[in-house]
Amino acid sequence: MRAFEATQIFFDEAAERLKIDPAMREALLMPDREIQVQVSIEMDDGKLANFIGFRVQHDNARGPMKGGLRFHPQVDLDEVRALACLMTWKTAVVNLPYGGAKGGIGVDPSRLSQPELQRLTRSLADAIHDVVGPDTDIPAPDMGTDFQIMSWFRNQWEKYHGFNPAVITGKPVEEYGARGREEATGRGVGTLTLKLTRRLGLKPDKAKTAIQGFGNVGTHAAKFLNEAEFPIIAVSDITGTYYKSTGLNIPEIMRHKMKHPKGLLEGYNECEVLPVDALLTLPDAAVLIPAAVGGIITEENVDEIHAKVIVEAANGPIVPAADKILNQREVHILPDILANAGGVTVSYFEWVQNRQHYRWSLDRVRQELDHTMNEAFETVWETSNQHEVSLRTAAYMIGIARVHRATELAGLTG
Ligand SMILES: NC(=O)C1=CN([C@@H]2O[C@H](COP(=O)(O)OP(=O)(O)OC[C@H]3O[C@@H](n4cnc5c(N)ncnc54)[C@H](OP(=O)(O)O)[C@@H]3O)[C@@H](O)[C@H]2O)C=CC1
Ligand SMILES: O=C(O)CCC(=O)C(=O)O
Repeated sequence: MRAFEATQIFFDEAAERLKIDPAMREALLMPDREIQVQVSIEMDDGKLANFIGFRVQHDNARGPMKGGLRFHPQVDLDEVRALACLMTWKTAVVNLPYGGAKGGIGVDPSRLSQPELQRLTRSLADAIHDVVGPDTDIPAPDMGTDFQIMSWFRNQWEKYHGFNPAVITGKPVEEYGARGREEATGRGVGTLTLKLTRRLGLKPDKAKTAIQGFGNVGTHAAKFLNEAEFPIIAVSDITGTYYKSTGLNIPEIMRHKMKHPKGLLEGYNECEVLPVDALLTLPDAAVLIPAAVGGIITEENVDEIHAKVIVEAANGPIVPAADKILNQREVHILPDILANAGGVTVSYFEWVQNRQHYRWSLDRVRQELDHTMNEAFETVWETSNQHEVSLRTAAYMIGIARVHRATELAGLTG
């Protein structure tokens, strides 16, 4: 199943409960604008390389559109469309004054040198600079992109439009970035994992946890949960699953990753090394945190998943058919549009600071992030109980209802 179709299934279930009529549903679901661009660069060896870039602007009823840029080989229009749509409900669930967008390039960034990556980013900015801006559509980091890429993008955009750091978030802290943006998604995931497990009566020291993906989100979630005394029994990246039934030494494994020339877990041998996909089906993991790509829990592997709690740090990790089975088995799933909203929340704080030419302390960022995440969690939890629906359907209902209301207030009724 394609990614957008999966998103649509989750959308339909909530829209049905909200009794939104078919024409309005279509208006809410259909992206406002989809842009596909050619991104060609000269490689270090002098050869020409061609890539395809995308920006999908899904909805702006609640404010400027917001969403990351992904550099990954699987990026295509369907995936970006699905991710843009998720951003619309996500910004609404945490009540930010934004709509949703997403962009990316179908490329494996690990195969490019830094100068090639810089040329690629600047070329993307050349191609889409006129459709993004601080009041229209504000990009940010996602898989395969980081603060350096945000900095190149901003610099290139400003060549056309002049100084305005609020055009992009996730920038380096010393160049108008927000303190705490880098850790924000993982911190939000950690905060809500702690909250949900407590609510379910699962003590941290009994909540053996497995985290798939050890990039920005996975590492910060691991750090937070390790400090909260969760035994992190497994982490993974594309080189394998690193497993220890009594709990990994997270600070040590993070030092290993920092020292590895490509930032990988490869070569860490203070634990068992299993195949990449083994992480998902570990019999002793009570909590599973997918923090890598989408569509990894499917009808094929769902029966082998033993976790009682799944926290979707990644966007779209569970396909609808598997979601249904997990719900029937009463597995508690904290959905992506709530679980990983910490990143876009601190992106909002960055944008606010840029516009006010003012800097917040890390303590203030953390405090306001924790407050936003806790408040959104409580609203979703209450809606889930009130309507006797899953946390995912509850989160979609809240997000869709808010966007629907803004659409109606703007004059589009139905
Ligand atoms: N960055 C952010 O602020 C936000 C990110 N997200 C979502 O979180 C997820 C991760 O993003 P982020 O941490 O930024 O991305 P990164 O690029 O920083 O890290 C991705 C990690 O996933 C690993 N990985 C990729 N494929 C697999 C696989 N099949 N099995 C195991 N590991 C794999 C990568 O391994 P390797 O390094 O070996 O390639 C890497 O460790 C994405 O779904 C993203 O959309 C959501 C909200 C905000
Ligand atoms: O920080 C942002 O603006 C967006 C992050 C993002 O792409 C996401 O939440 O999936």
